[in-house]
Amino acid sequence: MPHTNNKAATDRKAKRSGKKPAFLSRARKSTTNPAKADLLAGSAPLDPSIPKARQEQTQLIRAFHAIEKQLASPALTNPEERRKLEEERERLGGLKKYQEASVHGGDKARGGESSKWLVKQIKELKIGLDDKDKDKSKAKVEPTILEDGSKVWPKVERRKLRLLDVGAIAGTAYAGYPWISTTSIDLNPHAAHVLRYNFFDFPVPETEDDKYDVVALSLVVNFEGSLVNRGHMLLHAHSYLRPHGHLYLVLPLPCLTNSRYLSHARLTALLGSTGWSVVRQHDSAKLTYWLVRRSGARGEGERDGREWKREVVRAGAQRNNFAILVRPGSEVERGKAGQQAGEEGEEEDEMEE
Ligand SMILES: C[S@@+](CC[C@H](N)C(=O)[O-])C[C@H]1O[C@@H](n2cnc3c(N)ncnc32)[C@H](O)[C@@H]1O
Repeated sequence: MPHTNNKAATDRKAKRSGKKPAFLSRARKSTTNPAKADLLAGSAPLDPSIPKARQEQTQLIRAFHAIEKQLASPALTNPEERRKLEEERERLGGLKKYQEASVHGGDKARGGESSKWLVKQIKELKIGLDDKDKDKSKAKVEPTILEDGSKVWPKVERRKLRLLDVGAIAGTAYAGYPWISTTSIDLNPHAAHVLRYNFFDFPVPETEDDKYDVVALSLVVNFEGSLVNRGHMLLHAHSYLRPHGHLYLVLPLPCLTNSRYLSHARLTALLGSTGWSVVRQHDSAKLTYWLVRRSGARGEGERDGREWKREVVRAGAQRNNFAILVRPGSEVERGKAGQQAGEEGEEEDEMEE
């Protein structure tokens, strides 16, 4: 597939081709390299040390991400190219197959769903408990001992923590925690209780009481093909949260450890600029987990209105191009070609989840 079919973009690139840093040229070549072509054709060589089924799922996830990003690229203006990509996505099994591969990843390779880490932090930090509830949780609760010696513990009434799980697929991540009231949404739900919504269109609760304590974006930001929409997701999450509410962000680790444009330090700064302070952060072998809290004295998520473009944080031929762009005041990019403003061109190398 040609890297761009947008003539104006091609002309601009040709003009500046003499100035382009070498790593960008190499990155561009890599988007049409045989490895990626093989991947999309489902024939990349498999590593004998990893179970075949798992590798095939990884390949599917990568191929799906590659297609999503090409579909979101402003360079894609040719309807025929778009149709071919959509056909390819269907040939791979569409969003449903991609989700199945993602769910498997959650169960096995990642050692459990990413909800576990969040639940641990919520308990430790007592998130969602108001001061009254915190006092109750500190108070010593004694059981009544019945005649037969058995104990009956008094019921301590607390309000449930309210969590909005975006990209919930089957809505199972928080099902085992009765003290969490979860609203689950997904573009393509796999269960009746998961609401079919694009995060950007999900109605904002009208009252503070109906707002959430936590919004979870676990492996959703990297799914979003538009780099600007990734930034919008971080900004948009504020609308659903109470003052001092939390955002839970999970990304594949290489998005930060091997990206040309993003690192732990830069994500911390970008989050700060979009109204979040980092509360807890953890990296596993494959994923990076961030629990961040709305900043500002009143917990309103104080933003500085700064624009975040792609800036190189580490160079090298083997880097991926994962980036999050923030363009305050811009609209959420919808649907088709021509949507992704900014430096057109570079596609992203795909990262395993
Ligand atoms: C890789 S799966 C992540 C599943 C799960 N959250 C996890 O951590 O394993 C990404 C999911 O996000 C959903 N998704 C992506 N963008 C979305 C959006 N804008 N609104 C709602 N769901 C979205 C996709 O449909 C997909 O099911």
